Amino acid sequence: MASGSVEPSSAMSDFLEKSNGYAILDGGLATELERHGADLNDPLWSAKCLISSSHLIKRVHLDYLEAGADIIITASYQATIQGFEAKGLSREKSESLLWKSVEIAREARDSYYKEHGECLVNDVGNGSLLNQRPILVAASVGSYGAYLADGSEYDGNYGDLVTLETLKDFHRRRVQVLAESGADLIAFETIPNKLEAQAYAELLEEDDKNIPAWFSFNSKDGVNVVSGDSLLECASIADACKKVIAVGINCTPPRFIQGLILSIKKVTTKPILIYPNSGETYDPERKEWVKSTGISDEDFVSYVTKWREVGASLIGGCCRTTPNTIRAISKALSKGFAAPLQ
Ligand code: MET
Ligand SMILES: [Zn+2]
Repeated sequence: MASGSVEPSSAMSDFLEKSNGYAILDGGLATELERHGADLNDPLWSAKCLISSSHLIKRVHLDYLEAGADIIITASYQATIQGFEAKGLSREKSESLLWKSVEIAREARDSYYKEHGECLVNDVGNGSLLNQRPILVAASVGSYGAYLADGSEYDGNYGDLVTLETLKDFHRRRVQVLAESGADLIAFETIPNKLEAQAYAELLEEDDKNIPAWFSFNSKDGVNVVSGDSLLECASIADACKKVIAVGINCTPPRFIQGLILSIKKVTTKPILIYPNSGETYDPERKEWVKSTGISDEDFVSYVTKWREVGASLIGGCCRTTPNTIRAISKALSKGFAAPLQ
């Protein structure tokens, strides 16, 4: 590696070091937009707001920053060029909406710094994090299953016709655009199977992209990823990819998280991130969250210290968590905790 350049993985370690060894992620974005009245019953889901209500996206990013988030995740989870084109938008317009998702998050960060009188100096890619409260913008990439909006996001079953190349072709341009968008990193979220993790890893290596990324899987049994693929194998793919600076789990019930952290630790020394959902489950047929198993913010937060102790260093929330959840996580972590087990 050329002198002066920084290994992506050490950039995240530097970032964490400057923030007491841990960082707080934001909470659910799409479900929070919905709570503010956005109608996301659409194949584009939260990406619909990029077309019609960017002010609301900025508002929610700001709410998370005010609640204590150090990293905010853009509204590009279900923003795909193919999805926008299916709505009749041009290729150019579709790509500009991807850019816009990052621009909105950066604007929210600027407004936050302005409001709080802090200067904006941070760049995880170059390892120069000089500010006392660095805030990162993570450009979200949801899975192929999220684009299909047919439930395969939560079962990872794409059928035999979908190959590694299909997935790479599907994601390629979108990842290129987001890599050039000014985001600090790419958040590959809710990865449902091994094939898609492999596709992302290979895309990151293509044209030597100058942006780090995290890989976050989802699980519905607390052992494997949702497709049934081995979490250990999935996390090993992330571990082997130089561009990946953190590995973890999102949109998974809180009760499974501790065991999943312990599994991931077996195959990587990279920072572990977790941002569980509220414990409710999404019913793809009814297109709604089923409330019965949900937990309160207090219950969610009662897990946080344990997650930190067993080794998570980036902690936030996913669907149906809110700025209140993030505020409670922030408070719980700032009270101190036992040092992470090695
Ligand atoms: C289905 S998981 C969704 C993750 C995404 N970052 C969101 O909160 O909108
Ligand atoms: Zn989620």
